[in-house]
Amino acid sequence: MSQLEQLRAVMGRAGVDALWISDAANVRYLSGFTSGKDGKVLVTPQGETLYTDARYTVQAGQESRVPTFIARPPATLEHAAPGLAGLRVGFEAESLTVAELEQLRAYWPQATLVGTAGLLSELRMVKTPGEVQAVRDAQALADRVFAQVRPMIRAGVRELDVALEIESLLRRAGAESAFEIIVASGPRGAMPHGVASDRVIGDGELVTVDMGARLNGYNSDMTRTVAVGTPSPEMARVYRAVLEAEEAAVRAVRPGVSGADLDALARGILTGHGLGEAFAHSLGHGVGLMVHEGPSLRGSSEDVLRPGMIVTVEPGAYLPDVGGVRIEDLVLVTDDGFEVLSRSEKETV
Ligand SMILES: CSCC[C@H](N)C(=O)N1CCC[C@H]1C(=O)N[C@@H](C)C(=O)O
Repeated sequence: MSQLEQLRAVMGRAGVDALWISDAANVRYLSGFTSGKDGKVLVTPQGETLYTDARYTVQAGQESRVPTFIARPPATLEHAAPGLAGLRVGFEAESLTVAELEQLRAYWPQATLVGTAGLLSELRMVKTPGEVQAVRDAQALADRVFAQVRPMIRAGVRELDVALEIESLLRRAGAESAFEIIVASGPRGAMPHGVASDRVIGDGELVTVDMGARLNGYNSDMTRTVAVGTPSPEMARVYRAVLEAEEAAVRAVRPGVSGADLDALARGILTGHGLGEAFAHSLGHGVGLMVHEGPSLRGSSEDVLRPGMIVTVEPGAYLPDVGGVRIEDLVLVTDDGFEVLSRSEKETV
């Protein structure tokens, strides 16, 4: 089934006849138009239309898999109105402003507008073979960049310079950073989202580097914690505990296992090492057009893994004023288990 056919089935279950898609990643996913933030897709019983403006006439002509109508709102809404009379029209409640909703109400008075959530996220969780290849390519590039940068992570170097080098190598390769690069050394390692600062890395410290490439619209995500010199016995113990939890959780990835169970597995191991409280976030998340997307590997998640999903497995332990460790792999769920897409070496500490 094509992505649009699957979406129509999902729309049927949600009780909507048409869907106004405003989330940039969803616009791209359905149409192929890479400037999704400047486009909308309308799916009706008659067909699909990409709406974008004249800045993108050529680009949309080259990229879009669905017919395109070039206009700006409200002309776009006027164009759509006759086909929507009497229909239940869904909109993406999480990516429409109140002003935009009021505009839809004003221009589509004969439609019944219905807020929806997660219709496309459900589909996007399972990647097509082309999407798997795109994430694989992004991760392969991130692995190459990490190998190039690894030798510069040493005492006397600023976190910022490590991040800049990663960013520059990614850009030169035609990609960009998937998110603001995290380089957290020494005590800054206690911040799970400790983006690179001007701190100078010291001898005997652990340094957490969390990076991803965005290539052809698809993201990768990987973390390595590296040792500069010899870390303290306490941090070496924390490192080994996180590595044990990470490897066990990766080995447990397979179709049918739930995100909550994987999270519990890793959390249980860290708790056994007295580090349960120090694991301050979820075990992982899906990766694709967005760095954070479904499925969720957290205690409250109801997501169950299926072949074609791509998830991170990233336990961590964070000790305020002392330091932290996170180790993260990017993992593809296969028909009978898993494949680790991130290949960068892990330290033996
Ligand atoms: C801002 S993108 C960060 C990418 C990173 N690999 C990542 O996803 N992290 C870093 C530590 C926690 C984890 C995260 O943000 N997890 C989210 C999904 C959560 O709410 O736990």
